[in-house]
Amino acid sequence: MRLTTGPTSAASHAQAAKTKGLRGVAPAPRTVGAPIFSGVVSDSVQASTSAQSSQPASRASVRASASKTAYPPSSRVINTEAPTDVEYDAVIVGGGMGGLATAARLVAKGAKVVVLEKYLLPGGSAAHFKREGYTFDVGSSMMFGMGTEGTTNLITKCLESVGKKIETVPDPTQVVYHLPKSERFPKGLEVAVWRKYEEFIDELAAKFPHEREGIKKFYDECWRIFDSLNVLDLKSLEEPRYLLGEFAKQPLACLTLASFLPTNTGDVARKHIKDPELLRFIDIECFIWSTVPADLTPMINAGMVFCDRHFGGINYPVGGVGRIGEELAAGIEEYGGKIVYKANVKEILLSPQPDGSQRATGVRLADGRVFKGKTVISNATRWDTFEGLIGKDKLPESEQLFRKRFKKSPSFFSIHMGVKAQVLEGEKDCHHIVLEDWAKMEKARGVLFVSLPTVLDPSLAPPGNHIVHAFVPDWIEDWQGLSVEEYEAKKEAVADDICRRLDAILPGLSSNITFREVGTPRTHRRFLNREDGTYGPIPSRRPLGMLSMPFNTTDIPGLYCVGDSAFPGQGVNAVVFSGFGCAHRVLTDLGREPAWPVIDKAFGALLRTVRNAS
Ligand SMILES: NC(=O)c1ccc[n+]([C@@H]2O[C@H](COP(=O)([O-])OP(=O)(O)OC[C@H]3O[C@@H](n4cnc5c(N)ncnc54)[C@H](O)[C@@H]3O)[C@@H](O)[C@H]2O)c1
Ligand SMILES: CC(C)=CCC/C(C)=C/C=C/C(C)=C/C=C/C(C)=C/C=C/C=C(C)/C=C/C=C(C)/C=C/C=C(\C)CCC=C(C)C
Repeated sequence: MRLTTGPTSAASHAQAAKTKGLRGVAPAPRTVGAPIFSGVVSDSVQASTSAQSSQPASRASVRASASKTAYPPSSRVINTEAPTDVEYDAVIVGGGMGGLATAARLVAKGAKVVVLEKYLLPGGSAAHFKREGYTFDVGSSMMFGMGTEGTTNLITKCLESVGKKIETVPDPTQVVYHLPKSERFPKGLEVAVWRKYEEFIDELAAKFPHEREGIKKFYDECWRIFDSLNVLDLKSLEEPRYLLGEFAKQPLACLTLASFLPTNTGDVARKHIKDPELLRFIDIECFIWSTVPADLTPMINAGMVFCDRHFGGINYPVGGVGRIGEELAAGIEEYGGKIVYKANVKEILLSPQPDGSQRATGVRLADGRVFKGKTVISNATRWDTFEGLIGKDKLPESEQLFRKRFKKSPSFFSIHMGVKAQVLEGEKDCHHIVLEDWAKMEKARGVLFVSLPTVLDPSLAPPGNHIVHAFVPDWIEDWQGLSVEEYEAKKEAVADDICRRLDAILPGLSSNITFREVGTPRTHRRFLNREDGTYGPIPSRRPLGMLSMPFNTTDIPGLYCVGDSAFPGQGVNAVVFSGFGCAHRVLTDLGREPAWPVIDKAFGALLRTVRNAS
């Protein structure tokens, strides 16, 4: 095993690949260790807050022992209190990366903020949890936005705004694809996305030499977007004074971005690329982060993802992905913000205004406490915010439109595993994608995602062991209506099947597992409080690029949304961007940032009209 310190050469990778590659399926795996419910916090907390328990009572003792080793470490102070007799500038529902980014930007400008998090620790789906000496990332370990240059390194910038910095390890590749066999690729198509752009283009063009020109042209268009984004001071696109300021400073960049706003990636790809197998490759390049193919993926997001991986690179935070949320939370508190854990928000409170409208003025927790705020910001999904915290009967028109245009993305079935070190011997790449049949790309459990964070940070596993985190998109419907026994048996069967698939790229994995914990879409729903365990909205029809995606303001005055159900969508760097935008818009509305009120109002109305019509 190699400790990665920088990009490797294509030659050295090719050598390593010879020892890996797609191979025959190994014998059925042996499950070692009791597979327990995948959660990140002691069940005593969740039990009181979730009505939809999916756990068998017989596992209680196993869970109880697991929760002893779970976060937080004993030294960490967990706040469960904050004053309720004051009016905050912002009450934030949820301390995922979207909520924390908003809070960090707000407290940095002196705003009085309280973050109410249902859980025991910050970070939401980008948190981590501890079991038997392992530190597991809840979600994927692939971090964009942690570079040091430009303006799109939003995680770095967010940490800086509250005086924090995190050490990272550079990933030599973004991902290695292990794709289906075909006439042209009888052993399967294997492509590594190298940190160095030219190495990636050379590798892909070597597989599709007749499309070298088209490949370059397609990815060059992505760079046009990225280079435009990477010179802007990224803030709220709902604030005209800022927008015009950026336009005056960077007219070409703004016009380039404006021209791509209504564009989808599939259209641009087909302009330059004709080979159907290569177009399928572009589809999976999109699918692995947008959970939809290129035709449904906004081109601006593709520009961000396909270039930041080479510009800032993929960088792993030392100590695990959860360190980002922990550092942000510490910084927010150092800047005077309050974070309250075990705070389950049950209702967003609306108060009638003289003009007859209803304004969001605070929230009520499950334990009855009320927090009042000049603004309320929800980091819960749009479905949980409006149907869950406000009420189905009060759904504003724009939200009804949103529900027609977007549907819930799939959740995930995930296995967090400890394995003997020999399984990953010689492995250098943290992220792999396995797909055996193109027809299954969008199907439940079709694409297999694999993260191996200990190849970058061995301290996450006990000596002599590695972490393998494998996950597949999955829908909650398939996990409902089962008895406890059926649910447990199905979890085991699906996990065994995934381990068999993993044996193809990590020979011997199934027989060298030292720890295994399985989570289903029900687990994601329960522990992350996300309806159906969804990871945000996906278009239900071909979208007009990003034009119909809602920003941070809502039709309810005083209420804002942040996170993956706001522009620009899923991904940690994406939700951090939505936090930057949200904080800027809220500060403007609170009179803490300069504004042009009349133009502001007119621009807001114009944006609504464009969004509703697009
Ligand atoms: N490697 C990666 O790229 C990676 C890894 C992890 C997560 N992600 C991304 O992160 C995105 C999600 O981030 P996010 O910030 O939008 O959401 P999130 O789900 O991560 O965080 C939301 C937080 O709000 C809390 N919450 C929800 N309802 C609540 C309530 N009623 N009361 C109190 N707290 C409540 C939840 O407990 C959670 O901590 C996903 O789209 C995913 O793509 C990406
Ligand atoms: C004024 C005028 C004229 C005009 C105006 C125009 C303009 C200025 C515009 C602008 C725009 C903008 C700014 C935009 C922005 C955007 C952004 C920032 C975006 C971002 C994005 C990001 C993203 C999407 C990301 C994502 C990511 C993700 C999701 C990831 C994921 C991952 C995973 C899942 C992993 C995988 C794994 C394995 C492989 C294992």
